[in-house]
Amino acid sequence: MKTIEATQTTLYPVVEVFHSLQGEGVWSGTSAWFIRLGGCDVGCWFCDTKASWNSRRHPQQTVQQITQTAAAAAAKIVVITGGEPLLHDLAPLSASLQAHNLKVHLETSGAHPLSGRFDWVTCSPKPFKPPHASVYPHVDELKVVISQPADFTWAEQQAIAVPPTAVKLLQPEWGTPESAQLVFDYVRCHPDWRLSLQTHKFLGIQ
Ligand SMILES: C[S@@+](CC[C@H](N)C(=O)[O-])C[C@H]1O[C@@H](n2cnc3c(N)ncnc32)[C@H](O)[C@@H]1O
Ligand SMILES: Nc1nc2[nH]cc(C(=O)O)c2c(=O)[nH]1
Ligand code: SF4
Ligand SMILES: [Mg+2]
Repeated sequence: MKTIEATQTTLYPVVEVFHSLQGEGVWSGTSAWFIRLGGCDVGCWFCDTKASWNSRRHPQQTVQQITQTAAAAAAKIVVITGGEPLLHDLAPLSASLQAHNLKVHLETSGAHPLSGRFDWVTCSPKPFKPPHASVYPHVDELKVVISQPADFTWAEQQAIAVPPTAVKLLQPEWGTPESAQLVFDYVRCHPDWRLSLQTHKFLGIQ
């Protein structure tokens, strides 16, 4: 195993870093430092961060650089997202952030094997490229995007695969007006599920 010092020069394509509030899910409303890594091969038609898909379009930063700016932000949590962050080996980055006493959360579709250690794993599985088996046991929060009734079948299938302690969330697809009503009706009748809204979009913040 590499030491923390040896991993400080590992490079990742960084789309953007920013300090906001976690807008979605269980930690919604929490001060969060976001690290958005480039690259995704899942291809969701509704993806709200398509500019992140091509990793070559984004400059590389070392673990040391990424960690220093994250530590300086003094947010409650650090969220590694993308793109699909599990396209990269996240072990060096997560270890470095945690060595600085930062709480590290992951936003992933789960489409690639889990790497790294996290304080919280949010998995938003996609039928277009389903999760790798290694991801399911680590899921703290299952967050399924809903745009049509058939998506509830996918959500229930995914719920069987995650630990029973995982929080189960349904998130309306932002660009489909009827999706919020679909989720509202479903959660009322299926109380094991909860509604997750993209609150940052309502507020017009990042
Ligand atoms: C941009 S993705 C990046 C992380 C990872 N690739 C994933 O899909 O989980 C971050 C979150 O936004 C969600 N998301 C993306 N586009 C959305 C949309 N149009 N409506 C609702 N949620 C969306 C994803 O499902 C995921 O939970
Ligand atoms: N405020 C805010 N909260 C978020 N939660 C997950 C996000 C993501 O793009 O992964 C996101 C994002 O882009 N902005
Ligand atoms: S997996 Fe995530 S980043 Fe990739 S296309 Fe789907 S929503 Fe976008
Ligand atoms: Mg987002």
